[in-house]
Amino acid sequence: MSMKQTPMSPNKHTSNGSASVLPLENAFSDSLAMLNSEKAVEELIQQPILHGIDEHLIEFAEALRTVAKALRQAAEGKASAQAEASEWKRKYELERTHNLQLENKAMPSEKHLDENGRVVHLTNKPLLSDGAVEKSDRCCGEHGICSHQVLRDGEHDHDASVVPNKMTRKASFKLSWCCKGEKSDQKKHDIVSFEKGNITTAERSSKQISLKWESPPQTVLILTKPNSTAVRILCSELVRWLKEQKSLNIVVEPRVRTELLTESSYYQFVQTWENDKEIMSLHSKVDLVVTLGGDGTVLWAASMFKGPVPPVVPFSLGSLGFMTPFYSERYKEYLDSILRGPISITLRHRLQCHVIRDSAKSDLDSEEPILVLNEVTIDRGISSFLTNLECYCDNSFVTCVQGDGLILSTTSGSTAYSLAAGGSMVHPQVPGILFTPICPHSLSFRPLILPEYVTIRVQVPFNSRGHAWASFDGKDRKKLAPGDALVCSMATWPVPTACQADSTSDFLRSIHEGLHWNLRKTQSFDGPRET
Ligand SMILES: NC(=O)c1ccc[n+]([C@@H]2O[C@H](COP(=O)([O-])OP(=O)(O)OC[C@H]3O[C@@H](n4cnc5c(N)ncnc54)[C@H](O)[C@@H]3O)[C@@H](O)[C@H]2O)c1
Ligand SMILES: Nc1ncnc2c1ncn2[C@@H]1O[C@H](COP(=O)(O)OP(=O)(O)OP(=O)(O)O)[C@@H](O)[C@H]1O
Repeated sequence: MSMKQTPMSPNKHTSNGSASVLPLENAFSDSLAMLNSEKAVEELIQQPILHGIDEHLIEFAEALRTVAKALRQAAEGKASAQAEASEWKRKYELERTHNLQLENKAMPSEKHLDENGRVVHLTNKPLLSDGAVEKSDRCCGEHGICSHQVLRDGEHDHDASVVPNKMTRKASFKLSWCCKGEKSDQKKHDIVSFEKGNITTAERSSKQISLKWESPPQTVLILTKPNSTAVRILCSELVRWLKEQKSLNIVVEPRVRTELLTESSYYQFVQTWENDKEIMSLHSKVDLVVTLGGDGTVLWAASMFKGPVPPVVPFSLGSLGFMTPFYSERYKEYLDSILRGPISITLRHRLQCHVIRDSAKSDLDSEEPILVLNEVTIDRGISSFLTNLECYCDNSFVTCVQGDGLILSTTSGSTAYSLAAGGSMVHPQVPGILFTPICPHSLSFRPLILPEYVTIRVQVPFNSRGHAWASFDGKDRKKLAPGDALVCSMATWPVPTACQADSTSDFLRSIHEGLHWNLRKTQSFDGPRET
């Protein structure tokens, strides 16, 4: 069919109701015949009805007219589809001829350096009349990596044995890494590599972290669980040993200094602080923190550092010790090795929490941020009403929690309250935020684990029947009134805790010994067997 042919219009009836048919070519002769028969039927119907003609004849003529009309519409549809197909075919032929002409004119490839200084071979392409490079070939290196750019990197255009570019090239695509609206080249290299257009996982980014002293540690801060005789005895022994054997400066809490001095005036050398300002500058003076207690003492130590945290060596003097892998009775042996280094470290991520009151003008107008090592809990407190919490993740609605509350936990905290509420246990080195409901009044509310880069907002809606309460590592309860919100994201400053063996062995040992995880008597061999 010729491309110049005008496609048939769908409805060409004249004012008297008869169809005016456009001339058609051979392909439509069938359709023409149908239209003619429709015309004949129309004419028949237009003739004055003779008195006495059987009404059945009129009905029959009506039916014929309906059939003819349907046939005509089908023929028109077919004609229009064929016209469209021919138009596409014509465009394709034109494009193909154009491409062949361009390929014949193509010049040898040209090299240039990409943004990373690598040699990139760009096949020369014709310029558009205004001198701009054809859009499809423009490199988008500014925004990420383009697959076609990488594919050509290292291609040997001069090698005649290589199958022509057009056949070997894979579909072009671009990868870009964005972090809160910015691209992050760091992540691009850490997570995946991107070679020859294939995406592969790069070397594991979170290997065991090792700390090596560049100069010997000089100052140790010792934090102890209060009201424990065992801890007090160990503390005075440890202070003496660190001073006499290791010549270290010792810093303790004011309470502990008083206890030591009550014991003996020998401990005059022990330093302490007098106000919060001095606590704020501790991180710049302390090389190592030693904790004597349980997990709660590690949480306490973390809470003293609102910014960077020195390495923490947690000795176990509690009933459970998920974060305290060092046996207190072997403190000399462990500290000897730690002060020499290198130390295996678990970098424990913390969450940064902001309470934003309803009266705040913006999210920047928040109360002092609170850092948590385990979790922030938003619950119903003493209220007997269900909590009603609207949760958003990076401004996307997550869900509405109706139940006793919600736990936003770090992976270190995954073995604490979140575990008791049905959350999964997660290796502390996994970067993520656990979203665990507390007694949800819904059968389908399963806990979630969200990536570490999200910001979570928990809003107490205006129509909430009661207040909600936020608590931070089980402490500092804050009341959240309707309209108030809690915003939570991963903090910049993690807590580096020393490992006894390595991060994974310590974690597995803690869940085996602390929780007796999956402890079950092994089935005896003595019984029924598969034959
Ligand atoms: N139902 C529960 O399991 C429940 C309820 C409230 C608080 N808690 C947890 O208690 C923590 C505060 O601890 P605390 O010692 O100051 O209070 P605490 O003295 O009441 O001790 C709570 C228990 O939680 C354990 N714990 C703390 N952190 C842990 C962790 N990361 N992994 C495994 N167990 C951990 C402690 O060893 C302790 O046995 C909170 O952060 C919260 O996770 C748990
Ligand atoms: N230096 C400190 N000053 C004030 N409170 C502290 C200090 N160290 C620990 N605590 C608090 O004491 C409580 C108990 O501490 P921790 O968990 O270390 O001991 P524990 O309860 O005996 O251990 P476990 O739970 O393993 O039996 C926690 O609530 C913790 O916050």
